[in-house]
Amino acid sequence: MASGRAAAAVRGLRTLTAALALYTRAAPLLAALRLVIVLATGLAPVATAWLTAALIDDLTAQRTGRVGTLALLLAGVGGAAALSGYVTAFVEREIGRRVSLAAQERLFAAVSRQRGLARLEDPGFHDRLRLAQQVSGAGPAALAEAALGVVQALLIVGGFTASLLTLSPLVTVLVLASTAPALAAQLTLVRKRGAMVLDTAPNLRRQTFYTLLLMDLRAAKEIRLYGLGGYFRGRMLTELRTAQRGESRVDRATLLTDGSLSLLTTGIAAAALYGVALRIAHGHGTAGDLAVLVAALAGLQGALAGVLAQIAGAGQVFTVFTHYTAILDAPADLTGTDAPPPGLRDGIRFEHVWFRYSAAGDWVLRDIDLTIGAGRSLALVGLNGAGKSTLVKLLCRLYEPTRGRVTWDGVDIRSLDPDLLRARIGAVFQDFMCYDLSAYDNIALGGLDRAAADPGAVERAATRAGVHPELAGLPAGYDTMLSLVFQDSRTPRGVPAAGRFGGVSLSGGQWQRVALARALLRSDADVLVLDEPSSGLDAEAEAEIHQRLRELRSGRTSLLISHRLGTVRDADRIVVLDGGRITEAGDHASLLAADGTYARLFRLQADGYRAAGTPGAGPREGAAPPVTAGQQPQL
Ligand SMILES: Nc1ncnc2c1ncn2[C@@H]1O[C@H](COP(=O)(O)OP(=O)(O)OP(=O)(O)O)[C@@H](O)[C@H]1O
Repeated sequence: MASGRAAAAVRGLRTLTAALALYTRAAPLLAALRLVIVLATGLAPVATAWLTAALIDDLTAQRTGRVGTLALLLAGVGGAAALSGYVTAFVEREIGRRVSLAAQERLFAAVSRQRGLARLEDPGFHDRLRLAQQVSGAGPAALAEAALGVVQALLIVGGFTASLLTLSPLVTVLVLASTAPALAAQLTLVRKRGAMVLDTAPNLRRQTFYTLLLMDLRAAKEIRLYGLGGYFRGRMLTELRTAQRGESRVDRATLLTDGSLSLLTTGIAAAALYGVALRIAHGHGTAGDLAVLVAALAGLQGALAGVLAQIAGAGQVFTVFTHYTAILDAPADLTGTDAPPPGLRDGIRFEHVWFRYSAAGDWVLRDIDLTIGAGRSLALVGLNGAGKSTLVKLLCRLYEPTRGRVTWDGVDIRSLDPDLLRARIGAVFQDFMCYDLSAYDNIALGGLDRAAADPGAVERAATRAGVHPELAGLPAGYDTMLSLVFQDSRTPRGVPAAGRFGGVSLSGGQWQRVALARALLRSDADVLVLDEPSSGLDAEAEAEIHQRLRELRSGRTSLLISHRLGTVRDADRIVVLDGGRITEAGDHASLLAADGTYARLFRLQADGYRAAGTPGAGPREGAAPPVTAGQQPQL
């Protein structure tokens, strides 16, 4: 228990140190200026109280010698305090901007350090990331400001405690003693609020998801067609209401606590005023003493309340900020030496690889033993959910095998740097990205260095993917934004586009070719991975692309996944996956001769074409043109 508290205290101290380090490093000079202002404004109220008392006493005793000086000093302190307010507002905002920049830079550098997918798929990590992202904007500066606020308030407390002690030690003790229960109550509230923030994080994450869905252009078609607007709005509001119920519970507890504490302080102040006023009335003390008492009581209670409010306010930020530091401290999920893998000479091997996405989940790959020889083409086929894409993700080291290993020329890829390994792979994933960027950018993302070094590389990749004519014909050519959300563009090369123009959207097949061009930009990649590279293409385009891919793949190591068996028939080796196991392997002819699953699926597809081609069975008027060899309907 005690060690748990000690560990929490150490964690707390580290969190606070991290926030202060961010604050001071992001703007060292401004932070120093802020500290000077804090010290000055911390001492100003006590100075004002004593100057006022001295002035009142001199005036009531009709001592005129230093009245002018005291009045000027009083005005000077007041003026400096007022000016410091404006300077503080500016300095706080300026530091806030710089700290926010530095904090976000560090947060997303830490996120990029997680180079696999498993951690990103963990909902707990996501909740933590969302909170960290929220707090990284204003959080570190708010924490540092709270710490400075506490310093300032403690200076005021010190000054007024000394002042009050000279007037009434009993009142001083009472006022100070009343802060103990207040502090305990505030700390309890801080803990409650911290727990509430974590409890409601999943609700708020789901609420954000529904909100984004309702605003998403890509989701808009289905939402309208299926009339889902009200349904998602309802779900969004349910999540928000649940989160708000948690907040409201803590707000009620806060009101109760703060209300009771304020009654306590009012009672103490009333008793102190009553006692001292009577004493002065009976000739013990001066009117100046009363002025100091009123200022000291108000100042001390105000400052103590300020300390507590700072603790309460900062407490919530503090709890959330622990998630920020946790993400920054999280070790990288994948390790490996920095030595780049050598160019592939022998091949890639899956050695008795077993894989499941979570310890509680089913096996997705079971005892996969597979070699992709260097310079050879391998095709993976199988029904939906057989594990084909998962195998590709293991090859790219987006996940690690649960058992067994994947080797690159005999070296376990776990010992290689994931980024350097991936740099040797060009891939089109089944769920490729459509970036709301220019056409040029959409392709250049496949190799930013290459695109920058070789101005013609993007267009050549687009030509090889068969999408150059379409992109060149766009309103601003390759500089056209492929987005309906962001409409005007600056070219990726930093040159303003000629005139402003609306963004455009491509067809599904055109997007697929842009994704292919992105992969082909890595023309020197050792391995080309194509997961359903032509599912969205029309028959003519597919034939053309596959002819190009055949040329590209020849002499290159490639892994092709396709449900259209006609497109894989010329692969050097075809592997059939079923339920995560390899059930058949061989070339097209041997698999047909074996008359297993591949032969059955191939015949099923071929029969579909024959049926469409027989008189009476089609083709229908307006149907797709007759397909050429290699064009098959999907499984
Ligand atoms: N990120 C994930 N987390 C948990 N399970 C997953 C994940 N991705 C895939 N799966 C599961 O793994 C199994 C294999 O999926 P995979 O995408 O590898 O199949 P596939 O053969 O590529 O299918 P398809 O032909 O439909 O693309 C499926 O049961 C799927 O539900």
